[in-house]
Parts: sequence; C-alpha cells; structure tokens
Amino acid sequence: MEDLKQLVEAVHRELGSKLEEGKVADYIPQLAKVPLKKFGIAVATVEGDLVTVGDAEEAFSIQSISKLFTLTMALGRWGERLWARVDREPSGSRFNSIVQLEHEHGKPRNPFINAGAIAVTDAVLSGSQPKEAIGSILRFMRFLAADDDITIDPRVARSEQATGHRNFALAHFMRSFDVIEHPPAEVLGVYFHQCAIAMSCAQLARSGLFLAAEGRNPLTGHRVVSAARARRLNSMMMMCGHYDGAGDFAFRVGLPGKSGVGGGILAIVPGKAAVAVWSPGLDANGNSHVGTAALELLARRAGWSVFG
Ligand SMILES: NC(=O)CC[C@H](N)C(=O)O
Repeated sequence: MEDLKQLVEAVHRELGSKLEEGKVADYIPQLAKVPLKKFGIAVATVEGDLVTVGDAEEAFSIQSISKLFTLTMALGRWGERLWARVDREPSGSRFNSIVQLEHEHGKPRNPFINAGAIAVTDAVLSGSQPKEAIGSILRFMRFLAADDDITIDPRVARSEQATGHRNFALAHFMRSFDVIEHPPAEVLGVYFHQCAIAMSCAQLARSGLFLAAEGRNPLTGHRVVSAARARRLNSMMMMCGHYDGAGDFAFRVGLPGKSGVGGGILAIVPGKAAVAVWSPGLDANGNSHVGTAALELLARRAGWSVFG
C-alpha cells in the first residue's frame, strides 16, 4: 500500500509538466471551460485500499466512460440479444464517425463509439420514460461507487444538447434503419445526461472495481455481473475503449480502458485494481494525453500489463 502510494505520487509528479500539451474538448462549450492543469489519479485495489493523488477527489464530466456502465445495464436487461443491435468489433475510426454506419446498414461497429452507445442507450430506455432511464443510470452509478453524492451536471447536458448535431445525425440515421426504436430526441436526452454524470477519480475507480474482481464489487460484496460478463466487458474495453487510439493504448498501457472527452480514463487491472485518471487535455483521438501517459508509466512500473 505504501509502495503503491509512492508509485502513484511519482507518476503524478513526473507528468505534471506535460499538462499543457493536450487540448480540452471545446466542441462541448461547457467542457472548454475546464482548466488544463487539473490532474488526478486514483487506484482502488481488490483488497479494499484506495490511493489518491492530485485532483482525484474532484468531480469531472465522465462523458464516454458512462458508455461502459450503460452497456453493463443493457446487457443485464437484454443479454445476448443486445448484439443484434450493435456489433463488437474495433472501429478504427473516430468516436463520432458517420461514414462507417452507412456501409454497415445502420448497425454500429461497437458499443463505445457514439453511434453504438446511442443504440445501447436506446436499449436501456426501452419500456420507460427518458426521466426514469436517466434516474436508473444515475442510481446504478451510485450503487457501483457506493456513494449517493454522485450527480449529473445539468449545464454539461444542456451544452451538449444545444451543440450535439453530429449525435443527432447519427441517431436519425440509425432510426431510419430501425436500429433504434425511440425518437432520436428522447434517446439523446438520456445519452447527453449519462455523459454529463460528474464523478471523481476516486468514485470512478471504486465503480470499476467489479471488473477487476470477476464481476463482484469487493467493497460492498454485491455481485454486479457474472465473471464471464466481466471478462467480456474488459475485452470490449481493450478492443474499442479508445476508438481509433485503442491499438496504441493496448500497445502502451496493456490494460482494458475506457476514455471520455472530459479527460477521464478508467482502466482495469484484472484480479488487482481499478485505476481512474483525469487530465482534461486530449490527444488527436480525443483521449486524455497525460492520462494515457500516466497509465502507461504506472502499468509499466507496477508490472500490470495483461500481456505479461
Ligand atoms: N468520447 C466522448 O467522450 C464523447 C462523448 C460526448 N458526449 C459525445 O457524444 O460527443
């Protein structure tokens, strides 16, 4: 535990000078206001320890990291039938790409690109009103993190609602193929709110711990998913969690991970820990620049790569 704390502190210290290198996600105006110098790391271990450094207790917009949790919910509800709506192959294209969808007749390549995540949210929405679906996603996050203080930032949701034309295009296109069943405005209302969930690195690391512990949250004892499903969610994160940067992330870090344009990344060390990092400066693929570098250093020094 002391060693881990020292390791995480050293990584935080060593990368502090690189925070200005990335670029905040300015296509969502509310996210453009977040200072580049924010930097936090939290490691939650399956033994129940939590190590935090820097801004690890400050809430930020989890954005696409939420896609991992809505996928978990949708699989719980629809099981294998979910794969009729969305594929599970790496995309090799940007997170908000449109071209691939037409080639593939409206069926998104995977649940983590925007199109796939919108299709997954449509599956979560099934049978309920948008408000209820937003409530159940938020409750799921509070349950996973064992923390009732987690909230949604309405300014971020509104900001994206007002500017998310590309997501509207994706949703309408999928609706034309009957890949989504609800009106695009309703699905996106839910999607923008799930992306606007605000969580700290500490809360995110705790929320991801079930994926490091065969589907059971070791802090609360609650079984979240089966061991087989946890394995599959990890494989999805490895192959698709960083969009067209997934190969580079696997190469450099060697862990399943899911990024968000808020600058957060949740990475899983199977059998050992969940790690959340936050640094808002993004690289060209929309993944946290320093966050990736921090996970690379940490995984290398701790010997955590799943590739041995
Ligand atoms: N990669 C991301 O975090 C993208 C999420 C963002 N809400 C969007 O839909 O564009």
